[in-house]
Amino acid sequence: MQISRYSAPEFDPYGEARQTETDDGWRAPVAVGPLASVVALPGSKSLTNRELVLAALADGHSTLQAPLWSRDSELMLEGLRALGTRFERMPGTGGFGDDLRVIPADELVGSTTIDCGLAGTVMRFVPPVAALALGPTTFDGDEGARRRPMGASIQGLRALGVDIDDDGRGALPFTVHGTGRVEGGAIELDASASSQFVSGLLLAAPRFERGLDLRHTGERLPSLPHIEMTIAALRARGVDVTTPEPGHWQVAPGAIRAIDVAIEPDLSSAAPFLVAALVAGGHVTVTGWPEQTTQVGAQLAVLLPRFGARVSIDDDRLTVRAPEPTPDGGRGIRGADLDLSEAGELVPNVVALAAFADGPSTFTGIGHIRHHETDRLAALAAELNGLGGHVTELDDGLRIEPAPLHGGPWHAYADHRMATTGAIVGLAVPGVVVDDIASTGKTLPQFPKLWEQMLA
Ligand SMILES: O=C(O)C1=C[C@@H](OP(=O)(O)O)[C@@H](O)[C@H](O)C1
Ligand SMILES: C=C(OP(=O)(O)O)C(=O)O
Repeated sequence: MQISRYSAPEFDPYGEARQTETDDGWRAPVAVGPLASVVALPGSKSLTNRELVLAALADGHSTLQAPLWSRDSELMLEGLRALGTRFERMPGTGGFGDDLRVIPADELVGSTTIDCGLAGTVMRFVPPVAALALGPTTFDGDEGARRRPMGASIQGLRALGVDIDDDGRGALPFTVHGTGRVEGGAIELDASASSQFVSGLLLAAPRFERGLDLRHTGERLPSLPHIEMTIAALRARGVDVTTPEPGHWQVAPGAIRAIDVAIEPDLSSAAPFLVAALVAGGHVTVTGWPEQTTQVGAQLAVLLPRFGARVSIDDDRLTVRAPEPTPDGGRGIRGADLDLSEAGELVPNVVALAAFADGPSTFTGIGHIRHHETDRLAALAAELNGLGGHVTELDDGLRIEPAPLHGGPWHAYADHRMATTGAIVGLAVPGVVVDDIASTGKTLPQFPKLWEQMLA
C-alpha cells in the first residue's frame, strides 16, 4: 500500500534535536552539581490534538493559542488538512511557535492517505473523522505504528455502520470508506489496550446522526484522566456528554462550538525535568503550571513525594526539591509501590527515578504500555539491565531493585519517553549514549536544548 511519508514543508520537528547527535548518538550530559533551574515547556500534546480535531469538526473558526508544534501535532494537522480542514498560522503568544486558526471544511472529503507516524492520537482520533468525510481514507504509519492495536477503533466504527477495509490484524494500515455521514448509536468495545479508542469515538460523536452510547466491556480501563480530558474538551464546546456509570458514556448529537482555547504547557513533558531534581539533587521549577487541569502530568505533584521529593506550588510555578541526602551521602530517594494505570505515559521517567532509590519499587496496572510507542515494559527492563540494573518484567508492570549502574548505549526504540529516560539515567551515570535523541521530536523537539539549559 502506497503512503505519503510525513513531510512538513515549513517545520522539521527532528531538526533541532538532530543537531545535538554525533554518529554514535547523543552523549547524555552528567550533572556536575545540584540543580537550580527554571524550565518553560511548550503546549500539551493531548490538549493540542484534541482541540485540533474538535476545531476541525466545529461550527466556525477556532483559534488555538500556544499549541504544541511537534511531530505528533504536525501529523494531526496534516491528517485533518488532507480531509479538507484549513489552517492559518498567526504570530505566537506562547513563546514556542505560532498560534493557529482552524477553519473547518464545508464538507469533509476523503480520497486521501493519512500518515499517523507513531502518534496514538492520530491513529485513534482521525479515523472517526474520516468516516464523516466523503470518499476513502487510508491510514498507515511508521513500522512501530503497525504494531499498535487498532482493533477496537475498527470494530467500533464498523458497529456504527462505517465500512472499513483491513487485513484482519486489527492494526494499520486500513481504509475507511467515508460516506459523509455516520449513523451512530449504541455500541460496546474493549478499550483495555488504550483509552484512546474511547476518546477517538467521543470526539467525533456529536457529529454522528444519533450521537453515541458507548460501553467499555474489558476488565481494565487505563488512562482514565485522558478520557476525562476528552469529556472536558467536548463540554467546553457545548457538547452534551454524560457518564451514567463508570465505563459508559453518552454523547448527544449536536453542534461542536467554535471557541478560542489556550493550550496549557505539557505537564507530562515536565516529568524528566522534575525527576532530574531528585536524581541530580537541588531543585527544578516548571513555569505555567495550571491551577486546574485535566492533564495526567499534574499527578507528578503527588507521585514524586512518594519517592521523597518536596513539592511546592507558588502561583503558576511548581517546584520539586530533592530529599535531604542520607547520612552516608545517598540521594535519599525512597522506593515506592504504585498502581500507575492512570498515568502510563509517566512510567518511563518514573522508572528512571526508581532506579536511583534506596529500596525497591513495584509499579503495576501498566500492562497496556506494552502497546505504546514500543513495548515499554520490555524496553525499560532491557535498557536498565544493560547498564547493570535489576529490573524484572511483570505481566502488568515492573519491579525495580536499585543496583549500581554503568555507562553504555541506551536504545530509544523511536520512543520519545525512552529517550528522555536515558537522559535522566545519564545525569548520574557517566557514559550513557542515547541512540535516537531526535525521537523526542514526537512531543518535545526542544528537549536537548532545554536539558542543556537546565544543567547550565
Ligand atoms: O488520549 C491521549 O492523549 C493519550 C492517552 C494515553 O494513551 P493510552 O490510554 O493508550 O495509555 C496516553 O498514554 C497517551 O500518551 C496520550
Ligand atoms: C503513549 C504515548 O503516546 P501516543 O499518543 O502515541 O499514544 C506517550 O506520549 O507516552
